[in-house]
Amino acid sequence: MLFKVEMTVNIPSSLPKEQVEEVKAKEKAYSQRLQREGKWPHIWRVVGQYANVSIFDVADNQELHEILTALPLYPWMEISVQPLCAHPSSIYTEQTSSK
Ligand SMILES: O=C(O)C[C@H]1C=CC(=O)O1
Repeated sequence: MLFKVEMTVNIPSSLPKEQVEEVKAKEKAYSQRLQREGKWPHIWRVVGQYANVSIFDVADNQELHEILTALPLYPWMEISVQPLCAHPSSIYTEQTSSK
């Protein structure tokens, strides 16, 4: 199942700089592992914001929930999720509906 996920990060300025760098390094490693596994095929920076738009390719809602709640930056993120299906005009996806 494909999902569009938007993540906005708000790290409080009170968090010690060393802790912030440690969490960001863990986040990068975690994200890159999931990208290599094919579960996180797209991640794009939103211009001018500490935010990303991502596409996840996972088995179901439960798997996505587990992946997102395990993000090292999760405690400081606002996350929105939208499930996706094939677009009828796409030349890349199989057609199951004309709508
Ligand atoms: O920077 C971000 O957008 C937040 C987060 C998502 C992946 C990652 O490495 O950091």
